[in-house]
Amino acid sequence: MQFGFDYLPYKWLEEIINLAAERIVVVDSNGLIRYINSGYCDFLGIKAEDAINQPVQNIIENSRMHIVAKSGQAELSAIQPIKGGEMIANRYPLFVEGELVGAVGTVLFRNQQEWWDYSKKIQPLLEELNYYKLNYENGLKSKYKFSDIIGTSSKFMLAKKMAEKISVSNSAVLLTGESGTGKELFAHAIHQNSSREQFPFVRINCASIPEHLLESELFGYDEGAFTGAKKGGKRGKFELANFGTIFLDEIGDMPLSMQSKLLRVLQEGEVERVGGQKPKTIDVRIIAATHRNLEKMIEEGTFRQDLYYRLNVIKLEIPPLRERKEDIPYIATYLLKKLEKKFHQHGINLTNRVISKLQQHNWPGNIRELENVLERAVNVLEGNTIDIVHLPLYLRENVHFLSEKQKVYVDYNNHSDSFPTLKETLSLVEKQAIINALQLSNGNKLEASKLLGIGKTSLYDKCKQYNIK
Ligand SMILES: Nc1ncnc2c1ncn2[C@@H]1O[C@H](COP(=O)(O)OP(=O)(O)OP(=O)(O)O)[C@@H](O)[C@H]1O
Repeated sequence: MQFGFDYLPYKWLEEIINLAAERIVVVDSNGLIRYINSGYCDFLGIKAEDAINQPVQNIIENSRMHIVAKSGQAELSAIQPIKGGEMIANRYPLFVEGELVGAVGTVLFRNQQEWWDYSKKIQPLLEELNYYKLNYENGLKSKYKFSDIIGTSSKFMLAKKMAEKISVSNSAVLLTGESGTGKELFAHAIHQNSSREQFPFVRINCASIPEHLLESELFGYDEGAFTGAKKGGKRGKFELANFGTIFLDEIGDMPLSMQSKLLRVLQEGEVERVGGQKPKTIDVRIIAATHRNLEKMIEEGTFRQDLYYRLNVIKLEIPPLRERKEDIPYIATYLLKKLEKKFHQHGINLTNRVISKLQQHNWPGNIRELENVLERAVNVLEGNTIDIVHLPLYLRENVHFLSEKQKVYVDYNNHSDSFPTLKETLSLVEKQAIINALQLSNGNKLEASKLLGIGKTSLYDKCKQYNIK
């Protein structure tokens, strides 16, 4: 004896389905739509007759109904982007008398208003989640290629060519060079150009992590390893970098106790989590970098010689900027392009005077310092051309009043009646010199007084005397 639907008129049935599931679609085992209710059609802006017998993926964005109709695996509370928003979809395989005949899908929300209400609440959370996901994924990817490393001077090309050549090998690399020379950039590019590129690039700054956290950061820990240890434990950077590359930045700052532990990992190719029982085999390429003189540190007993040998299989020395001044115009142009993007500007250029000024400086902070100098200039710039006046004081200080803006002119036209006296001429020169100095220091009176070689109070008095605001 049959129960249930036999006693229901067909029209009722349809209404019950509409009430039970505001949007419903049924596909057969080939993924062809066999039924779609009016709520779903309204939402999609289509007519049922245009959807029937069509492959579901052609009618509904990001549908997976055809997959469920084949796999027999339900997908519940799945997020499905439709019409620019995220919907919640339930997809059930449809078994009739034990045979998989298709799938039934429902999508949450009865009407546009309900959807908007939900969307307002959930959308920012989803965006936040995507943001963190992206950041996390990007954090494990190399960000620079060799083409992002600018410079054609012979010394630099030697280092760059060598780096490209050795990127395909698996040997450890030690990058040395002053701070800001681009060691990190090289590490990224080496990984990016290697067969490990598809696997993570994990950077760790050995100087910035407190000594007591370094071990668990590098090797991870097991659940219950110490009070406050996360449930389920935590993977260390070495585990994260498996099959990829680990970049140990500022290796010269690694404490001696950690150096021994690191050496063991490099020798044995295994890591053991803090509080862990079993070591885990890992396959990681090591790139280390430092601005310190490791040989000297070995002599002083602050860096382990055996670790040095392990890390120093291939040594790459990145020359400081002062030894490749011919690269400065190209690097500056490249950095300005990056700054243009950041500041939503375009067409920023440098005068020849600025370029030669930049080439006179000895750049103790290397390219990082050059980046800062240019960013400051872009900040104070009016118009598109960076001139001496836009450079920081320490770069301008030895300027010998060469630029047009800095020259002192005396306008005799204002004295057409009579030739000015020497006193009057000197006053005009003094006034003009003060105006120039103030322009040069962007109105900073202390800087201007230093430029003029007079005291700040004296400058204030003279500004008052000449009515300079
Ligand atoms: N050849 C280059 N071309 C373009 N940009 C560069 C170049 N070298 C360095 N930079 C830029 O200069 C900045 C400093 O570079 P990076 O961080 O790689 O230096 P570093 O040698 O690792 O410094 P530190 O020793 O202080 O960690 C970065 O913003 C980088 O993008």
